[in-house]
Amino acid sequence: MPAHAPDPVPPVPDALADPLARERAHLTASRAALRAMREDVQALDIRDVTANWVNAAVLQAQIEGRIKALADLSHTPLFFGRLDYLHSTQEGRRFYIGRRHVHDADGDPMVIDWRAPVSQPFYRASRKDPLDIGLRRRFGYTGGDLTAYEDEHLTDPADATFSGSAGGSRTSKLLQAEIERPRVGPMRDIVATIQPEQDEIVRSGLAGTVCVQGGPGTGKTAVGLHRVAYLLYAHRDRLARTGTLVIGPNKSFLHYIEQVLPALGELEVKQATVDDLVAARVEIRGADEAAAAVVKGDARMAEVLRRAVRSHVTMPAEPLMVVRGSRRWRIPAYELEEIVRELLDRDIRYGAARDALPQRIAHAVLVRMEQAGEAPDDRVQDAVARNPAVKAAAKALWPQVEPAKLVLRLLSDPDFLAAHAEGVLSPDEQKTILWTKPARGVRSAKWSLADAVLIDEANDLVQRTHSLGHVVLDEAQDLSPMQYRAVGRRCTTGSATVLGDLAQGTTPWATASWAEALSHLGKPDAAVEELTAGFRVPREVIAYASRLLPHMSPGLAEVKSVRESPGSLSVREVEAMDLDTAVVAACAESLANEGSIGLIAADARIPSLAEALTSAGHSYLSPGEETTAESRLTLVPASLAKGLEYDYVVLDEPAAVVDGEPDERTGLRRLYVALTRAVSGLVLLHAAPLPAQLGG
Ligand SMILES: Nc1ncnc2c1ncn2[C@@H]1O[C@H](COP(=O)(O)OP(=O)(O)OP(=O)(O)O)[C@@H](O)[C@H]1O
Repeated sequence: MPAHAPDPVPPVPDALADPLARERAHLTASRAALRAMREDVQALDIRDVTANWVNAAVLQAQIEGRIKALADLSHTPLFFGRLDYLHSTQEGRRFYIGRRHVHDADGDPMVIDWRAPVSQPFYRASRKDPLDIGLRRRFGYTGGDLTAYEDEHLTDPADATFSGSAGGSRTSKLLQAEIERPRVGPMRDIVATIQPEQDEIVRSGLAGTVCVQGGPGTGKTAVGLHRVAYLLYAHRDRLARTGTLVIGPNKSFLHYIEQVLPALGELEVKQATVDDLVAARVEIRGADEAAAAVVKGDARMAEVLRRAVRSHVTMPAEPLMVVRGSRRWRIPAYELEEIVRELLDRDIRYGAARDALPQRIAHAVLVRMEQAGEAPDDRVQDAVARNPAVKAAAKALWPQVEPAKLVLRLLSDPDFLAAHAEGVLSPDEQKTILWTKPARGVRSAKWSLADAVLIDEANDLVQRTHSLGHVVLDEAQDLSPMQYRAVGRRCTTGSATVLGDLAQGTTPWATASWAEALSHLGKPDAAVEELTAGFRVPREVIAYASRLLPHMSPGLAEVKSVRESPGSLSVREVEAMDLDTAVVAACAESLANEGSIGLIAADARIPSLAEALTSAGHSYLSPGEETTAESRLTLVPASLAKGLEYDYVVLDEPAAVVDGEPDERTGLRRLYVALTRAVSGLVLLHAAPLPAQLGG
């Protein structure tokens, strides 16, 4: 059956009169077509077309990549939706929407990539604005089998199905089933059920930076990853050249999301933490007190570093003599000074100016030669620039700066710091960041992560950092201004997707306003969008967690869950001596359900709970380790819970989660994160009184 049946739909054999049977037949035919596409690539013989072995190897690698991309994964449905347009478009009228493009032997499409323009109404069309769609059909699968479909006749007033929008009054059963499908393994893609307000962000243009504020489980991570996949489809060549990067808060989070893009056919996107980006230059062996980290992460440090780097430039005290053959050329000190000042005034990197200086001096010599009646050409200027006297003068005026050494000196030498932090950091702030025991050298220094960010900034002052085409920054609310700058310089000529939730900020320097964060990122004009529909957490649970909002992030809107799930919250009080046993029992109870279980507890409680689980015979995983059908329980320190989710969560002693943080606001935010990780059920156990803010 062709992908777009001409109008009217051709007669079908009796056996296929049942609509579900017809759709299954299209699935079977599409799979066969995909197999044929794969076989075609496998059969390619490149021996005659490649002149040398290098080309052959490159081509062979491309072919292997293509073969991999064309694999038919039996557990991922080849298509998940169908659109029947009211009028024929150039490409046809009926389209099956899937993760990748599949065509038949004639080249006619059987399945259309979800990112293609004709697929867009699948995500955006509504009764109010049907976008020329008569029928939108969503398919339901059990295992790899197509078992159900759900129709919306968008232009038929008699059809009273759900609106299809997350904010609509009724949520699609297939969407609900998709969200509640038990979780085993890493994060899944959401291509089949992207909601209209999410799709607007996913398909926003490559030129602009988008910032998404959204409460827990509103799909920020999912949207960010799908946006990269979309951008790679729409701007493949450009992004292949410039590169894309997804930045997440820690390794376990990156591990959790790492399969989403490959499942969408995108294998080339790099992933890193901010720490990975900056820590390449020095070995991290130290840690800062919060007060020092706050000052080191403050954007004012950029000015201190800028001054410190430029302080290496000296003004000439003497003229320069250049001897060429029998002649001597003299450049007076004031003229050298003019050259140096002009370079300082220009908006170029310290290192670029340093490279330019010998040529500038040589130019001054050439002007003198011309004045004396000579006719020197460019080659003479190059030769003068290489003249030992010119080189030596340039080196003395504009010496090399080694970024790590510079930061080492700032943190070890009170006078050097004071000279450059004057009027920028208070004397107390300077004292806060100075090392009590000055380091002897770059190698032996106990660098902290905040120091590495400073070195990265210093490095960029000397030498421009390479910019990528697009960067996705997840859990952005925890970055310091200096970290935003570090990310920003990796997309100066590209764009970014910034994702976060101000209410989940748990660092001492957590973002207070997106406008400010975006200016540190160097993208002050970015659009800030808000996602308010919650997909992960059921209504009862999010309502409970949201009691904390007025106490820790007043003014932020409560997430509106798309799912009602009665009985999803259970709060149990037990005697202190029984807590561990009760927690283990709650885990065992949750394990009776399908899907993943997260036991979340204050970091300090982890060893005791680990022991209790082990002695009760329960094995458990650490965050980032993949859940499997056999191993479904993860023991999660509250400090690592951010961004993760489990079908069922057992939360141990909320008061300990709050007390584990240096201040109450951070403690409540940490608790808010822990309370919002569950998809289907949350059991909360406490022996100590619950934090007062949860009461009522
Ligand atoms: N349109 C959708 N269809 C199906 N599932 C969705 C949709 N949007 C989000 N989800 C699911 O909701 C869950 C939460 O999504 P995600 O982790 O992206 O949220 P988040 O906003 O990043 O949350 P957090 O702030 O807690 O990190 C995931 O399981 C995701 O697959």
